[in-house]
Amino acid sequence: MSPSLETRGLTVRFGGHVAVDHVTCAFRPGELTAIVGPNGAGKTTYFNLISGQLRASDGAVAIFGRDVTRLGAPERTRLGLGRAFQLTNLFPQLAVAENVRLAVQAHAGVHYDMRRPWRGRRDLIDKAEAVLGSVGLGDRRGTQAAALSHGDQRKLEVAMMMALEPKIAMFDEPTAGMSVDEVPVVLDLIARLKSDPTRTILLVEHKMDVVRSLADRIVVLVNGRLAADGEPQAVIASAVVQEAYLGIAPGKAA
Ligand SMILES: Nc1ncnc2c1ncn2[C@@H]1O[C@H](COP(=O)(O)OP(=O)(O)OP(=O)(O)O)[C@@H](O)[C@H]1O
Repeated sequence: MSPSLETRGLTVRFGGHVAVDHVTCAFRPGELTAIVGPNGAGKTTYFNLISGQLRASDGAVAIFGRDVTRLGAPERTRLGLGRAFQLTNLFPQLAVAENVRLAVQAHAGVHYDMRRPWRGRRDLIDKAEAVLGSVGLGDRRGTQAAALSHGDQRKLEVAMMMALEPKIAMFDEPTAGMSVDEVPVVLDLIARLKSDPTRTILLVEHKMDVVRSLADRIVVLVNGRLAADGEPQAVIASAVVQEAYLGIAPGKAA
């Protein structure tokens, strides 16, 4: 199957520091790839280069075969790329239901129209309700997003991502800061997104148990370079991962 997303020689320099160093990698539909590596390895920067938050110093990014290296983040979103940011996707002053509704509207391409109110779009209301229910936030629909717990905000963020139905979904540490009992809900949602064989998922994750439970493939970045790439068991057992995690997250890689 041809790749949905590709980076070729992707590089970014901050002054003299090469944060992402000639990373060539292809991602395919139906595949969930976990991107792991020690702190400062360049994982988030690699995500920023893919989503268009950051411009590459060198190399290229392609989405469904189209070179998007010079396109901004909104254009990449229109081509099917979706990224769950750490909380920055939310409209904090709006209620939970309003946040989901905006995402559903955005996906449907419906703009606010006085003559055709939201109440008239049963299909969109149903979709927003279904998304809210699936993340377990149905009873918080009237709550301002800013007033939600951290865990519920992350769930709302995933709900909005689901409403946008991206063909390529990117998650940067989706369970960061969550309590132990909140983690399974988000993992279940990602697993559900993954059940669509046309979807490509990229996940930056430190927790090896999360990686193990979700990933079809692991890519390891060390010092901005691609250090390993392959099937989870083999990569986790490899010297590069053992070395990269040794002393940084003892026990997590075991
Ligand atoms: N805008 C920037 N300007 C200068 N240096 C930056 C910038 N963004 C990232 N860096 C540097 O690039 C390197 C990679 O950072 P990055 O956040 O991508 O690592 P990471 O693998 O995501 O780390 P972590 O696991 O801690 O989140 C770091 O040395 C970081 O300090």
